[in-house]
Amino acid sequence: MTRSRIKDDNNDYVAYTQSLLAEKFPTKEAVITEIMNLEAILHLPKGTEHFVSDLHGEYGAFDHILRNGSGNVKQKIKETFEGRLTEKNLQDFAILIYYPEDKLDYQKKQLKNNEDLQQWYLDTISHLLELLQVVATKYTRSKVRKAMDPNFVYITEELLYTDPHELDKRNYVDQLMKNLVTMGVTDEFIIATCYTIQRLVVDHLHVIGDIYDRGEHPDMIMDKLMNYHSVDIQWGNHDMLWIGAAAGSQLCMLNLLRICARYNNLAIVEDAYGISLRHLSKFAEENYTENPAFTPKLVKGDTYNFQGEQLQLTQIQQAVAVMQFKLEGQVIAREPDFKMDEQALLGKIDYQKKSIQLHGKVYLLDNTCFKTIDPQDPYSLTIEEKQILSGLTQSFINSKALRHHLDFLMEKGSMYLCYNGNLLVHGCLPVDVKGNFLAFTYAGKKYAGKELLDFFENQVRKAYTTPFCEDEHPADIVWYLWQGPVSPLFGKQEMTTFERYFIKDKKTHEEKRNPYFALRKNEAFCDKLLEEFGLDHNGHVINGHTPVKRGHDAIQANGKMLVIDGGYSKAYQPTTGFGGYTLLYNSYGLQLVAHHPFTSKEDSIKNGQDIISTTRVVNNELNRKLVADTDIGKHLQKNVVLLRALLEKQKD
Ligand SMILES: O=P(O)(O)OC[C@H]1O[C@](O)(COP(=O)(O)O)[C@@H](O)[C@@H]1O
Ligand SMILES: [Mn+2]
Repeated sequence: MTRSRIKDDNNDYVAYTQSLLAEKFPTKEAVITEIMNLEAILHLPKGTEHFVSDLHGEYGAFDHILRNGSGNVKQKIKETFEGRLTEKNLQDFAILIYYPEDKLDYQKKQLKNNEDLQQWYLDTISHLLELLQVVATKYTRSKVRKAMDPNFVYITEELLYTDPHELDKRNYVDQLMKNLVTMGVTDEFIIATCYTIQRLVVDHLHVIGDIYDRGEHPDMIMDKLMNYHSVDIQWGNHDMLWIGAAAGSQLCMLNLLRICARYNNLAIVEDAYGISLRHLSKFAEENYTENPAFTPKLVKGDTYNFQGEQLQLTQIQQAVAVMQFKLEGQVIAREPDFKMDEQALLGKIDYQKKSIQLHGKVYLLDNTCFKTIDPQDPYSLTIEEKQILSGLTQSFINSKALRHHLDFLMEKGSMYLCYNGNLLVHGCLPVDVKGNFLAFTYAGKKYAGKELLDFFENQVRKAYTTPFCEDEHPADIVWYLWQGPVSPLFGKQEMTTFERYFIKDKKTHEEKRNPYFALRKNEAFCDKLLEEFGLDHNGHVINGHTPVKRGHDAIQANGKMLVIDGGYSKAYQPTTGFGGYTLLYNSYGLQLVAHHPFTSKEDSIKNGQDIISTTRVVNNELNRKLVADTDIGKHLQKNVVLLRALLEKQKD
């Protein structure tokens, strides 16, 4: 585009926006009011951003962290009441704000004496109002109002903005409080106020990928996100499996089914998304048997629902894995641009000797289950496998409940996001050992760096909107994002699923990481990443994806790189040794929060247990950041300029 064209477009945009504004604010007074309103907002402190990642279906832990704002609610309580309330009362008050309904029930059972209970109500309401006042100071009245339960807006505002210390007003406030009690809505009021506080403590949530797989309830996480006031999502490699399955990729679907069987989570497919696995289960039962390599991974405290479930899951996992390896061969053959020939493995097997040749070396295969494989044509599916797959594919494409969740994942999600100067990506930017962006060539065109991510994003959107057609396979690329060597979401050379099932030698299980993960410790490399996305060197790169072990630093490259795999995945906690990291970015700067593993909601309420978290400051802003310093603030500033111009016009 030429310079003058850009200028013309820009002028058109200005004229267009100005005409919209003129319609919205038709009088001089209306324009002046709006300018004053915007100028005031620009001077408020920046809202708090909350970053979480790798939720992996762990609804309980995620829900808890949302409710406590990664420790931010407790922090506000401490700042407001320390010295006035005992440690136990501070903690009890915090639990009330996280789980108001349950805590109220518990409290009522505890305080049998009516007078004690009445006193508790009065104290609690006055503490809640005090805290609400503190957390509301960052926002305009109109934003605070939007955060309130519509049923209690009037009374909350009266209580919030009236000073009870003014003698004339005390009677009025007392009367309002009494009314709450006499009308029998104290509980509702307390509950509503607790949720308003939760909501105001975090202004915006970023989910840096991998909502799905391994844990029990990604569906409930999706519901929760869909009801959250402000959120964006960066897609993770596991999320791609579900998007791919809904877009008709059988390979994505097989991978997710295999993972569900492996982690004893098939209920999510059947119960939450209404997809019947009866045919698959029957086929697996008829063709596969006990096999130690396919024993499901149970997390601590998890049990089987019925006798024989373990065997059933083992059989399903094998049936699905074999179909997966067959289809990998087919997709790799029809997509030469993927350059993954080395990873079509069934053709490299000597079926008589039960061995495979990998990278020039022969390995014996253990625990094989190749009954349905034709050695002459190893990638072909049997008739029954084909039938099962086509039935399942249709079910995944047509599941309304799944679409409902994935539509949201598409709408709020993207491959990466630049937000308030930071770059958010689940995995990495694939590079060579020198840090040069690796190119992926597709249909004769090369893509690298930011362009690569943009390319993949377009392809994912295309595949999602055109599910499954006979000859074209737009969703193949979605599968590539799961395990392709130049996938920014995977970030490894190859996935060794087959090797981990069938080969003893652990060396073959290694998945070599892209050089990005070593280079990201280096500040200059991070600056290069930020530049690639048009961001300045004050920004940070924020990744998820790689579980950070206890003792390994989540803050790298002199604070420029932050790796916050939430470590929610219970299955991975024995490896990481703790409950993972989240991140907060408020007007004072960035803080990394380390969490202990979450036990349960019941434990929190009964024993006052919180997820103990420790906060580490990543950086402290020299000057407190204001809305004016944020992306939204910049947008508002542009509007102020346009409104001022409009005002000039109106004066003429
Ligand atoms: O531990 P599991 O469930 O067998 O999964 C291992 C696989 O998961 C992956 O780590 C991908 O999942 P993550 O994105 O959670 O890391 C693969 O690289 C690996 O092959
Ligand atoms: Mn991941």
